[in-house]
Amino acid sequence: MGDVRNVDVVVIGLGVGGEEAAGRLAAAGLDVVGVEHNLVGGECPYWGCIPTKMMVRAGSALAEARRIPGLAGSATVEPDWAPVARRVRDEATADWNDKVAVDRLTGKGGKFVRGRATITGPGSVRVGDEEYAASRGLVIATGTVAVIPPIDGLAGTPYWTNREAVEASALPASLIILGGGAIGCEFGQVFARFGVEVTIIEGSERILAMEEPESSEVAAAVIGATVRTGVRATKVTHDGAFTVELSDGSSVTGEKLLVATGRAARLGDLGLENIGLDPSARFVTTDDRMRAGDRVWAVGDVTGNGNFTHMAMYEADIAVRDILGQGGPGADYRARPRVTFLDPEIGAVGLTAAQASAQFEQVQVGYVPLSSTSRGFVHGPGNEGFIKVVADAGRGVLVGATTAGPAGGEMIGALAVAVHAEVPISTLLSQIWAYPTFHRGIGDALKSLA
Ligand SMILES: Cc1cc2nc3c(=O)[nH]c(=O)nc-3n(C[C@H](O)[C@H](O)[C@H](O)COP(=O)(O)OP(=O)(O)OC[C@H]3O[C@@H](n4cnc5c(N)ncnc54)[C@H](O)[C@@H]3O)c2cc1C
Ligand SMILES: NC(=O)c1ccc[n+]([C@@H]2O[C@H](COP(=O)([O-])OP(=O)(O)OC[C@H]3O[C@@H](n4cnc5c(N)ncnc54)[C@H](O)[C@@H]3O)[C@@H](O)[C@H]2O)c1
Repeated sequence: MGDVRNVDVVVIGLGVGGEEAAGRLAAAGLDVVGVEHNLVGGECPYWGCIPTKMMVRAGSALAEARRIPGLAGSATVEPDWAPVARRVRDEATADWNDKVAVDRLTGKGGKFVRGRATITGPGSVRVGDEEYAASRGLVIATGTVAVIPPIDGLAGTPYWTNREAVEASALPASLIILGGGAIGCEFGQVFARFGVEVTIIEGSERILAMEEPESSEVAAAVIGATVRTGVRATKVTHDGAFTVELSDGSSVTGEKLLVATGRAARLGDLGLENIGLDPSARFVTTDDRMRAGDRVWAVGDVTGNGNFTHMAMYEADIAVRDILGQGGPGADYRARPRVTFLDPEIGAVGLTAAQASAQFEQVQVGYVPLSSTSRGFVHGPGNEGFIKVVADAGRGVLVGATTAGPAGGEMIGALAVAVHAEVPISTLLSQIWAYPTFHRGIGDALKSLA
């Protein structure tokens, strides 16, 4: 065992949240050690947001080209995965190399240690033979890993998670996807657009089950895959191809199998018990300053407040301000935005209508199909989508909204402001919305609140 190194802060896990926290604290002059056992940057740049959105961009380009007949002439579309795989490897991930990110941290004055960190006591962290004592405290930012359900036969087969799907240099002829959440839907649409025969198996009654029912309907209509809902996988066999037996007695075969059944924080081997936290908990619970205990902060996916890069950045900012004693607003999750990057994109913020009804006495809903708006009509092919707004009528403010459409992820911005700032609906109704934009449909949806 080496000497104990005294530092100000140890950040455990340098994904989006940890890298942001470590970099900011180091730039502020603190003696910071950041520990990462895999790649600095975490899931988002190497196996998550960035490479998958490059894939989505490619799939959307194919889909738009296929809309040319009837709109603008003719087009021959021949999908080829090679340029997508090349962009993912060379542009998104630098061949899964984190040198740039490591340099970014050390350039701010942070120290970087590659290895798996274990908490050994208050302020104490061990990485291999090294021991660190952090006087200001610890930031836990260890993220999540893919959940692999205990389905008979699944373990030991060469199934994919998002990591293998992102790293694929060639596509299979057919793909079974277990799970119809954001990961299953986004990969499903992209691969289908490149000619893969995709089957999505979703245990609940609808895909994108956490979103509005209308979002699930739009997703199912545009994904281009066979979508099986309300069925569970009971057995998996692999003999070159995969066969998945389902709870209704049927089965599906496919060349590859992608498991996309959610994410879980891996807390068991972190040493949480040594600082009085529960290692068997699903997440690390925090207060509105991201404090998980005395001189312990937690940020990002590990807190369970939403598995999104923008949430990890948001929480890292709050923890950094608290550690530096800078004050400022605490965590407020009312206006949490999210975008499922299908074509059309499905943007959402705050509560669904069902969630709002469970919280407020008087809920009103406004809805407009995008195809009935001027811009939706003009757009023609590819105009699937809708705008839905959810109001707490008692206070006269919006508490949630969904914007599905060609620019759904951008449209939600306006409604995120409304939910975040609790802009009175009367004020929103008097707003001028440019014609003929997609977002003008927000005005129509507001007028239909009832
Ligand atoms: C396929 C996919 C697509 C996604 N698309 C989007 C999107 O479009 N938009 C969006 O907002 N979000 C998206 N996400 C979610 C986003 O990637 C995560 O919310 C984000 O990465 C969370 O950041 P984090 O820092 O909390 O955790 P992570 O990025 O998971 O980083 C945690 C890091 O901690 C390290 N670590 C864990 N334990 C230890 C230890 N004991 N010692 C040292 N290091 C450790 C891990 O190696 C990891 O690098 C997507 C996720 C996936 C899987
Ligand atoms: N665009 C984005 O921002 C984006 C994209 C991808 C992922 N993410 C984040 O990553 C997280 C993980 O995504 P995900 O899609 O894996 O998780 P998820 O929890 O959103 O969806 C998993 C789905 O799998 C289903 N399921 C679970 N076990 C099953 C089984 N045995 N058989 C069939 N279905 C089963 C669940 O009912 C659920 O619908 C999400 O919470 C999301 O926040 C975000």
